[in-house]
Amino acid sequence: MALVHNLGFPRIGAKRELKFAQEAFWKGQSSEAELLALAKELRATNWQTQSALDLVPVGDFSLYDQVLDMSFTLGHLPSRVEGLEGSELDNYFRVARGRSANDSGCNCIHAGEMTKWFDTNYHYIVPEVTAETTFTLNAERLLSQLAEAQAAGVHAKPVIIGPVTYLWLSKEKDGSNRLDLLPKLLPVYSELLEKLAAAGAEWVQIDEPALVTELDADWKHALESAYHTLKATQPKLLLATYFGTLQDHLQLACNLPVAGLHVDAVRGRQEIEKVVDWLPSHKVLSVGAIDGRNIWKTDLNAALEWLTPIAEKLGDRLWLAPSCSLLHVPVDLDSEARLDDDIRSWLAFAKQKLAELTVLTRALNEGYAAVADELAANQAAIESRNNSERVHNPAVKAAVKNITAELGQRKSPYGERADRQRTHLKLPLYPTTTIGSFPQTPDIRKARLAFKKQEISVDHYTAQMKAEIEHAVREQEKLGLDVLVHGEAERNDMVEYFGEQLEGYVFSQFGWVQSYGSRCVKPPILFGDISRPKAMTVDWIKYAQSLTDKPMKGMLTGPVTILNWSFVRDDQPRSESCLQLALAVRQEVQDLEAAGVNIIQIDEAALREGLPLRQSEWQGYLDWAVESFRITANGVSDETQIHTHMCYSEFNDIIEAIAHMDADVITIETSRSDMELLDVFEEFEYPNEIGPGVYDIHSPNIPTVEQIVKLMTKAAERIPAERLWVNPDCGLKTRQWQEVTPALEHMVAAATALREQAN
Ligand SMILES: Nc1nc2c(c(=O)[nH]1)N[C@@H](CNc1ccc(C(=O)N[C@@H](CCC(=O)N[C@@H](CCC(=O)N[C@@H](CCC(=O)O)C(=O)O)C(=O)O)C(=O)O)cc1)CN2
Ligand code: MET
Ligand SMILES: [Zn+2]
Repeated sequence: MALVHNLGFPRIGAKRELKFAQEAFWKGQSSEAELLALAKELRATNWQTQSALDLVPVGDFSLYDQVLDMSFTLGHLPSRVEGLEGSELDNYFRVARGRSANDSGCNCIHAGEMTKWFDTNYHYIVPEVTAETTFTLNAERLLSQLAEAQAAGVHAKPVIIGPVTYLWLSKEKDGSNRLDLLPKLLPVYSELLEKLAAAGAEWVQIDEPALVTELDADWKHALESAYHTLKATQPKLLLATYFGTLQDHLQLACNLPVAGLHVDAVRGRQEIEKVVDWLPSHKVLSVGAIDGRNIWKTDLNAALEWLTPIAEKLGDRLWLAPSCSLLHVPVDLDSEARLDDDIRSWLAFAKQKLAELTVLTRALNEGYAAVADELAANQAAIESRNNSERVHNPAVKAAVKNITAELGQRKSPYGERADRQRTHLKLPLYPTTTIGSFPQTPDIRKARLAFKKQEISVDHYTAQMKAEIEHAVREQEKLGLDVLVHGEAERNDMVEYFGEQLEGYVFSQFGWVQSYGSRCVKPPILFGDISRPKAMTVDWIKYAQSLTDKPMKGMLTGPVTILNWSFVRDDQPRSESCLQLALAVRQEVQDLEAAGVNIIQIDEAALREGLPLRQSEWQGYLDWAVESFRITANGVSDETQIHTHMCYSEFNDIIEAIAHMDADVITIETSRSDMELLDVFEEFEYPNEIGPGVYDIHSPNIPTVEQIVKLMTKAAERIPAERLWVNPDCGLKTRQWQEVTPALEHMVAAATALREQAN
């Protein structure tokens, strides 16, 4: 009999209940007890939803981030929060979010660094280690949640991050080697596992997704030694890998001394038979047969075709699961009353994915006949999607086929363009600008909600957004910025906004996915060939330009970022969808140019995050990603200045690709690295203009004029001043005006000082 289980369930709640509870607590509008009670309720609901499974995850819930939770479990906090007053929860949020001088009754503490969780749009808090780091067990969270789950009557399986992946995710603050901490870490893991066993956990899921990345000999050895140490402990371990293939770690993964192995059979379908062959005969194999990263229904009949022989071979040793935790998909398709029926029938969110797993398991255990109706309904849905005319647009396919190299080529090389742009735009040395968004105030969001609920008319909504744009323009004029933006008031999100306007996309009402902490995104669903029925941004930008004599920057999201932050088609390569997006956004670029917009920014915030987890696969991705950007951006005249923006600016290993994008100006995140990120631009002799961010927008702290001058002076040691811009790290949508205005005042004053120094 095959078993069915889950690796992790979304914790935000079907209506983002967690987000609202977190934010109310942080604002002081609710108590710790209220927050904890809501959290408990969400866990109970999630277990209820999963109660048909043989094993249910425990410890996947988090009040902010699962990696931060693990740091607390291991008694491993940054030294800056040790010995402070307040509850454990206070300390938890101090590490998660920092504390600014504005917060009463506590010292300023900077937040832990946030970074991308593998190749997802989820961000975790990076554990900070030094050679002196020590660990002490704090099992309270896991033990009490285990007791809750047991009381709820489910068969509970605690989930933890494995010791090697925990170190792999950590960052050394002192140049030491984080792997050297493994011997100190393992006793704490042993103790934790024993406690979980004593509390009644038969199985513990121990996540080691680092196994799908390239690991050198030391890391592989660490895996061996870790699991040889832990094998003496009580509960059975299910070692979970996900997000990719094992490749040359396949035998290592199969042979680690644990009781079971979970593999991602969506991204690693081609390896499963090999894993079955290599896995020692006493071990369980958990097959991640359902896509935990996307929202399409699984073709259950096709899955049964390859699962059946495996089930026959493995018998009781086969478990079925999603490919990875369901954290990365929305909670419940049943909430989507407004979604088009056709397309809804093609989709499965977290709850529906678990139902798919149950059908598969019953088919294997009881015979296909036992679930004949479910299989027939599934087949009908799959066929409806495969044969739908709405998915295919011959004109779009033909346009992609007709793409030539010229399409991605500017008319003249950068040097010539720069001369023309200088004459045309007449910008000062060290021009100042911002990255696009201004604060998304509660008023803006309320208006949009009222508009979506049809409580206010389109004219009313448009007028209100125009008033917001005018406010942003007037503020920028007062501040004396050189290149203005319209502020993006009318956009719910930089990707969803474009998805809503492109043919080939649908969007959900409640399809939220956690991005970090309380912040969520609602990735639009790319289901068909992409085209642009009409201009998307031109009227807003034209309106903004009409308000001022200063140059107004057009603001677009690039094809690679739209792709990476959408749920995308699984019936064609990502590269194909990206080229379709590139052609659609290219039309928008050309319409903006025709409307007299001389500066156009095309954000590619997610270009780097889209890199495959294995470096050996990078070039293939970069080839089509950069080509897509070039197609979008480069069909303009020499006088038109193209900007791009990227937030995660570790460009050391991809600088060539960045240069090949050939944007006239790139604005990047650098302030927290003290301009060290610019080294690679200097070494590579990056030829075009750069705006290294001088203001960390993730923090409420307001930079001083001196700090900004100092940062820009450092930048000018690396890049000639004629090619430097002065701007914040990223957009200002998550900040408040009271923070933004003084920060930008300081930025403009710093630019003025720099110009004077240069004369
Ligand atoms: N897609 C995407 N990925 C990204 C980023 C990004 O900007 N977009 N930035 C980086 C960091 N990640 C981020 C992710 C989300 C947010 C963010 O601010 N999200 C907002 C939601 C944005 C949104 O879609 N807003 C909608 C809906 C807002 C909403 O919640 N409305 C309320 C009511 C309005 C109210 O009273 O506030 C409701 O529907 O109940 C709108 O403006 O229209 C949030 O969680 O609060 C910021 C950064 C990396 N990944
Ligand atoms: N133009 C966008 C903004 O300013 C770029 C954000 S990158 C996450 O918000
Ligand atoms: Zn950004």
